[in-house]
Amino acid sequence: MESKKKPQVGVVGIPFSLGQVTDYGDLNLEAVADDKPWNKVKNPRSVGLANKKVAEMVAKITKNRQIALTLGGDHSVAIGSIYGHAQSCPNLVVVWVDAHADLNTPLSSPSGNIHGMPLSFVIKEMKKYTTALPGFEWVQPCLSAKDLVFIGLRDVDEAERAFINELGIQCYSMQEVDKYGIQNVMERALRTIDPNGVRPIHLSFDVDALDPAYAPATGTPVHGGLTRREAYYIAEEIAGTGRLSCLDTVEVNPLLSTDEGRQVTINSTVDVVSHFFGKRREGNVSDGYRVP
Ligand SMILES: N[C@@H](CC/C=C/[B-](O)(O)O)C(=O)O
Ligand SMILES: [Mn+2]
Ligand SMILES: [Mn+2]
Ligand SMILES: [Mn+2]
Repeated sequence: MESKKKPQVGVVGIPFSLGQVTDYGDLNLEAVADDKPWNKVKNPRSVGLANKKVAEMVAKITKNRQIALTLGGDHSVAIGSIYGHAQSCPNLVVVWVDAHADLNTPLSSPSGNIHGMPLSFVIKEMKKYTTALPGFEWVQPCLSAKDLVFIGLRDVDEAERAFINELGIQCYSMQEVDKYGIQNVMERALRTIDPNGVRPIHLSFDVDALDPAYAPATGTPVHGGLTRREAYYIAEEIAGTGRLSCLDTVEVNPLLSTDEGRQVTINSTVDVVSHFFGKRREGNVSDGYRVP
């Protein structure tokens, strides 16, 4: 999905293949003519229309009881993927793995980039702090703040921190990852949002959650991020629940790095995603395999 939420174009999907997947293809996302900024929010109608298409596709896939893998594109795509997912799984929980909270509203955003705002469109308790945006008339908030957890934060705007405090959103920044370790963070995170271990999981993975050493080709890299090992651990724990229902993988931007940086980023991303889909560092044995 071509990125329309910020001047840098080129945030594209990642070419890779996985076992038994149904490739639903690229969404045909055309820009809306005369898409004037709203305040400083760029391309609202184009991003809104694109997300409406994402929502319809994710709703269709998850209604088929398939895991919807949404390859961004930038993180604004999570507006459509979470809304669409909630149409078939209204009791979903969201695990947001990111250096950023992406909780700005069109009024609080310092940049006007919608990739910094997706959660403000879908969290019910954010309604009183935000405003309607042309192109997003179709979105209804569908997620309760108590059903969301952040992991990996290290670049949070003041308004976002105030919203997190106000809404009491569970948050494991890199400080907590360092303090408790990723094993403890995952245990606490899942126990709090899904104590009975029964709810469908929407995992929204922004590759800038990884340390830039592992994912340099991204729009907003921030030092001091997750190692690949920590990301594998998150992925293996989520896969181990058997309740992953939707995975967003966003913000790979091949245009923003050297050839080597691009390859490093794609390798890290493909590897982490394959762990979300069951690859384990201890090794895997496929069904029907018999020792020789
Ligand atoms: N908070 C900043 C940065 C947003 C970063 C978005 B990302 O997490 O999707 O990369 C903003 O609102 O502009
Ligand atoms: Mn993000
Ligand atoms: Mn980010
Ligand atoms: Mn971004």
